[in-house]
Amino acid sequence: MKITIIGSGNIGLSLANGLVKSQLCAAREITLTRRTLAGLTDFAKQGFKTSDNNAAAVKDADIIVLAVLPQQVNKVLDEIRSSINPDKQIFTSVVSGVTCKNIKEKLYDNLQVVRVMPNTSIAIQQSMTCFATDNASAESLKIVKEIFDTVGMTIQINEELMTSATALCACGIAFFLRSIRAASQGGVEVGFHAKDALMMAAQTAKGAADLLLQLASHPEKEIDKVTSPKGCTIAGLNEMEHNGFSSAMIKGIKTSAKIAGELYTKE
Ligand SMILES: NC(=O)C1=CN([C@@H]2O[C@H](COP(=O)(O)OP(=O)(O)OC[C@H]3O[C@@H](n4cnc5c(N)ncnc54)[C@H](OP(=O)(O)O)[C@@H]3O)[C@@H](O)[C@H]2O)C=CC1
Ligand SMILES: O=C(O)[C@@H]1CCC=N1
Repeated sequence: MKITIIGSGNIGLSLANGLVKSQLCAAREITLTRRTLAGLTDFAKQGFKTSDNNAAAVKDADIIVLAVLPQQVNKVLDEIRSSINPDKQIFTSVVSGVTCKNIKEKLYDNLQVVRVMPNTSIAIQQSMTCFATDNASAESLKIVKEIFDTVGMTIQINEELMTSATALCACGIAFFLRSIRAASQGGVEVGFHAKDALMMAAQTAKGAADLLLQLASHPEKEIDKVTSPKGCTIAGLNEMEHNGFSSAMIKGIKTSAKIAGELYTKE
């Protein structure tokens, strides 16, 4: 299977790394494009094909992954249109705010388009990846799901929820990282060196996430087990809530979802 990633920046390269680590593809089967080829030198050394010619790079691909910024999409789609084979290729896009319809309007009506929303932990095969389509066949969806299953968990959703998925899962990586950093800063205040505090906070966060995923449990059920009556956990937790902890996360996710829907303009 030949995959071409158009726009090999943060998410495009995370995906490329994840696919090779998962052994789904060899590096030589993945073509990476960007305008500044010098930025791909390390990847070329690892065996990836690299190119600054999008039109040539999509020609032989079975699967195309569009991973440029929303404001760069129109120019790229104009560039590749004549090299796309709508009968043979599957076109996926990780671009926030760009619908399957937007892409088909610029390329071909009958092109199978799948919108995919991974996050940067795709590089270590831990992504939460949401995908949606309005025209891809069950067979094509199966292929796309298989690709992204190798680099984390996947869920198919309705396309109208894609911007919400962007906020919760793709932006979400940053939200949880900031929470871990905040916890580690608290850890330093109560006596640990920064490096130790960060490792301790990260492993604690991982344990909390795994309690939910592995036990299919609910956060409040697990919180009830930690909060001893009159204890220190409930005291700290309530102090955080008085300062707007849950409210801040909810408001941030709502803001990100709104902005995600406004990132692309057709013209
Ligand atoms: N970062 C993330 O966590 C996630 C991002 N996304 C989406 O992925 C997309 C990319 O985001 P991100 O990786 O953060 O952004 P980056 O800016 O890191 O990556 C975009 C890449 O596109 C390249 N590029 C720009 N124009 C062209 C062009 N004409 N031809 C080929 N390559 C081009 C840029 O390189 P150069 O300038 O050298 O051409 C750059 O490397 C966005 O649409 C975003 O919404 C989705 C999920 C998660
Ligand atoms: O910040 C952004 O716009 C992109 C989309 C989701 C994650 N990063």
